[in-house]
Amino acid sequence: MTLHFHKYQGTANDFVMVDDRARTFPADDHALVRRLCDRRRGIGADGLILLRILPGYDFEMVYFNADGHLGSMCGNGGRCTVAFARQLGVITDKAHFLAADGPHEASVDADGRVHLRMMDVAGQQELPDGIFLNTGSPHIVRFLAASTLAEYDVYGEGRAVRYGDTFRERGGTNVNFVEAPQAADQPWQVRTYERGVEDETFSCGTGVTAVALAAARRGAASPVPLRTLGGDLSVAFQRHADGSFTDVYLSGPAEHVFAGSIAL
Ligand SMILES: N[C@H](CCC[C@H](N)C(=O)O)C(=O)O
Repeated sequence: MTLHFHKYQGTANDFVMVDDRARTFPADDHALVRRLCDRRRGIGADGLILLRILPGYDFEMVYFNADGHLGSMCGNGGRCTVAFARQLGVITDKAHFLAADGPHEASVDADGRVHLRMMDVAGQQELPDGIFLNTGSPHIVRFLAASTLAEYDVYGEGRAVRYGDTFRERGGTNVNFVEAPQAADQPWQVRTYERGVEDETFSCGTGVTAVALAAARRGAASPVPLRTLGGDLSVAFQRHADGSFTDVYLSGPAEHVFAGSIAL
């Protein structure tokens, strides 16, 4: 069998995208997904996404981490899936789709930027490891001192939290390290260790969403500008007196890189 695929990236978080409307992709084959995402033996990506038909929605997004296992929500992948659905003609410039954490709405603007509504977030917890939030995927947010992020050991410290006592029982977490802006119009800088990729990635959409909501508690106003290694994102939200957030929108680019085929 030959698999036709597309490669997408959103702020350099990259995905193998498969049109699985015919439901032929062997989704239970974790080793295959892992191989397709392998940067030396396969196509190379942080994750693989299937676009499927689902009654009541424009499409369903099925996201696998690079380790071959089904993941939770992926914010950058969600934006890329919306762009892919538009390329396929499944949608025009608005989408209503289902992902692992529930329904999502999205729109594509004239510049091709995708605005993706993320799930409502009930609150955030102060843990010894940092602030914990679930934005569709679990995230720890740790604020660092000024001018320390560039040299920070994201891999080593991220792994220590991800495999530490607190999260071993909970299935792990993603870990975000943040430097606050020095001036009001500057972005919050973020580097993320990603569960399921088990490495630092260039950007994480649910991660910057978690950072923006944690930053809101430190006085950041919506929309919050964020800078990752792979580019800039923005997160808008409504904050409520009980500490919850609704109308959370992740905005940023989603770009088609190339299409190809590979023998399975
Ligand atoms: N890169 C993704 C996050 C995937 C989450 C995944 N690593 C997990 O929690 O298993 C994003 O843009 O939101």
